Amino acid sequence: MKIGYLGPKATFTEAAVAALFPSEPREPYNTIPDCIDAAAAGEIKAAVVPLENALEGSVNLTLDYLIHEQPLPIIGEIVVPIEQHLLVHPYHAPHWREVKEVYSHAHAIAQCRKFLHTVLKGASQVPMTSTSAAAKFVSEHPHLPAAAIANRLAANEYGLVIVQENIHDYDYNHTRFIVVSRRNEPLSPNSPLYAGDKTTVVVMLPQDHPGALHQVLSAFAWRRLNLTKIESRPAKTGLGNYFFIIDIDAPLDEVLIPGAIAEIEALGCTVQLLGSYPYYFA
Ligand SMILES: O=C(O)C(=O)C[C@]1(C(=O)O)C=C[C@@H](O)C=C1
Repeated sequence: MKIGYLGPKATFTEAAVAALFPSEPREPYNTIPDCIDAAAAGEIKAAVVPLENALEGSVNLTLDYLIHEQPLPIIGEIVVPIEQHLLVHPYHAPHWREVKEVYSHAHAIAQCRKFLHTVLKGASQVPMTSTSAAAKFVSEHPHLPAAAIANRLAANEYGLVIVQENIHDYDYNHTRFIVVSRRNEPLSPNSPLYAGDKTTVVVMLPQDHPGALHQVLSAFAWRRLNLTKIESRPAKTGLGNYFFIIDIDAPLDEVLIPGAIAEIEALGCTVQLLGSYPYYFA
């Protein structure tokens, strides 16, 4: 069975799949929900989708879809370096500074704000489902004065010219991708890219409980469980109601994490385990 990814060909997500599953067949999907749905239906072995970028933060669509629509377990994570380039059809290469439209994934546009504000000031910014969808669109519309923000793979795949390299605003640009599957079997740590293990939980606080978040955090703190991320997302049940997504820098053991979860549940919180899985660096 195949590994599904946010496509079309030559997205950063495909680069993540190539690093983690070099010899497995791949299947592109147009959107993150399509890809996660295919994994939930068992059409593919696993889905790889973006979760968080170092410059722009979480990919809310992925988080929300996993929490509210398709609660599939996370079985692995890979962090991939991200280099954004400006791509145009070869016809526009000599006068690329005159492009009037820039197409890309919203996260990629956000990673290049300073470049767009200074070098392509006034050009409209058009969000697409992925960076390679933008590159494909630009290659299919040579008459448009348009550019795409995407990677080198996309330039090669769609016959575009890179006119400016590394246009992301800050050097440290990485994206975390997660692997989700309906079979809750974490990937093997037996890989040269393996860097450690993590556990992700989603906590819903009880209403009107002063200090609840403080108590949740202290359940981890006194057990010396290191947290690498805490993020709130709307519970979508009313203003002021949030989920907290918490990454613990440890594998699920038999004592510490179950103990912390039991303590948090005793406060009246709901806890959902999203997965305990190895992470890798490409
Ligand atoms: O559009 C792509 O190429 C993707 O793989 C998606 C995505 C994202 O959602 O953050 C992945 C990496 C980059 O941060 C920009 C876009």
